[in-house]
Amino acid sequence: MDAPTEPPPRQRRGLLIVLSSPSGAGKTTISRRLLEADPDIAMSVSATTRPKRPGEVEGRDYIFVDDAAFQRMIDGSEFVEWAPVFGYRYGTPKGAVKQALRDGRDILFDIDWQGTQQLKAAMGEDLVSIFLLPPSMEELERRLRARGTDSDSVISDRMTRAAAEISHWPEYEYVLVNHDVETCLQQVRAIVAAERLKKDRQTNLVASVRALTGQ
Ligand SMILES: Nc1nc2c(ncn2[C@@H]2O[C@H](COP(=O)(O)OP(=O)(O)O)[C@@H](O)[C@H]2O)c(=O)[nH]1
Ligand SMILES: Nc1ncnc2c1ncn2[C@@H]1O[C@H](COP(=O)(O)OP(=O)(O)O)[C@@H](O)[C@H]1O
Repeated sequence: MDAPTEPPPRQRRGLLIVLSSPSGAGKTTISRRLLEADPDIAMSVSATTRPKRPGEVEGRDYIFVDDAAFQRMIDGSEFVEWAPVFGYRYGTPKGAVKQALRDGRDILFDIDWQGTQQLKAAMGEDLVSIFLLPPSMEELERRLRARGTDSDSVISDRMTRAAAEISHWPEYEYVLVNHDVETCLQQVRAIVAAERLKKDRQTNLVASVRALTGQ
């Protein structure tokens, strides 16, 4: 049997892929499918003070913490960004982001527009931002109800805030309508593929072209 070969040296810079949308438009669904389809992408797992929903898994969906623990993380400068959303606090821990980029992986963020702005300011060069729209407000409400994780009052709060969330779409580079999961997933994968190929992200390009032309 051949000796195992070393993986080729990393030849591109890692992407920070941000997916935002109003609650219920499909970020979690698209994120999970993208991660299953592409092992080069790691998920940034946020910390939150929001209570766990049925079916959510600690450490996979969120790191669930109380207010005091969240405050300690802020005081310890453990977040790349954090923001209040729907009366709770949500934040992106620094450690996992650094580790994924060190390991040569892209990293996916399911964060809101406030987090996207902060991440852009902190690490903007390799950020790719995608906003998902629902096909209609009626369909958005239908999806929130179909998910079966929130009470009527939580759903009505999320619907009230949806228009404000949607108003941030112009701040994103790509805007997709999530009519159908498969189509939307293919569109997100096409964006990721094209962004990886941008010349500034291919760290070996100058040397390769020199070798090609013998200069
Ligand atoms: N700024 C920021 N927003 C986050 C973070 N994690 C999640 N969010 C956003 O918080 C909002 C509420 O998330 P969640 O309670 O899971 O509800 P969902 O959008 O209905 O799944 C969504 O817009 C998320 O994108 C984070 O670390 N930072
Ligand atoms: N394109 C789609 N068509 C129909 N239902 C969808 C679609 N995308 C997501 N859903 C469903 O809508 C609900 C909300 O999706 P979710 O991914 O939890 O949204 P978000 O993370 O943006 O809050 C879930 O029940 C999910 O299965």
